[in-house]
Amino acid sequence: MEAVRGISDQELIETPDLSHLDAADYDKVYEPREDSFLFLDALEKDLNLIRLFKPSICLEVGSGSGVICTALARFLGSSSYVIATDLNPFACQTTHQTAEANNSFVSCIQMDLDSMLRMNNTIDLLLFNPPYVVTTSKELRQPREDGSFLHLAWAGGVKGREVTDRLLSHVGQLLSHRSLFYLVVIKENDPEEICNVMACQGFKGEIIASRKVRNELLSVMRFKRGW
Ligand SMILES: C[S@@+](CC[C@H](N)C(=O)[O-])C[C@H]1O[C@@H](n2cnc3c(N)ncnc32)[C@H](O)[C@@H]1O
Repeated sequence: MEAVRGISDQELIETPDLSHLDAADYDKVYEPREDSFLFLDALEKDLNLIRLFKPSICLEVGSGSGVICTALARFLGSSSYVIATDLNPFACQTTHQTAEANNSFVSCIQMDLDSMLRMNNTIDLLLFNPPYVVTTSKELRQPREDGSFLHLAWAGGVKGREVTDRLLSHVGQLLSHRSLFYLVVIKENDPEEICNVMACQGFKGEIIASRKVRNELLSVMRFKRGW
């Protein structure tokens, strides 16, 4: 798994051990792939910033296998509380297993985005690798006959932005006055427009990592407020 991550000579964020998961788990939960690894690489570039910032409460929305929030929880140790959410109940279970298998603690709760959290202006660091693929709105909302939640991992609706936009609409209320927010996007999501939406809530955004994967230009955006 390390082999697909970028090579860096600076401080590393360790890819969590996922050997407790097998193919049957990945029939139910998003298997980490290029977007997840680009996300880890982007966080790795920012480790010094994150270390100096010392976030008290971190939230990952859509944690899937738990690979990202576990890496963060391991890096931050017990000085930070890491919460995660996912709409997919198997993802919540898997996130707990991944954290435990890596001697870390993440509290993962099943919900839509952050809808059950009442944490106004308390999240210091937010992470989201959303379902960003352009699909019809119908495809996004249609429940699968087999009860699978997997399509929720990638189907993003119009512009691939329907799920992301619902979070962006109130992210300014969720995040602390001094905060960081990392978001995975593709070109079709219109990163420039996202920057403008975020600017209205006082965030300065920029792309901190990009990679072309097959036909997709994947990027990680970082937003800062109060710096
Ligand atoms: C692209 S996957 C990313 C998984 C993991 N964070 C990673 O990087 O490997 C998106 C995740 O978001 C979850 N998700 C989709 N829509 C959601 C929603 N409305 N609320 C919470 N989680 C959602 C999916 O179930 C999936 O686990």
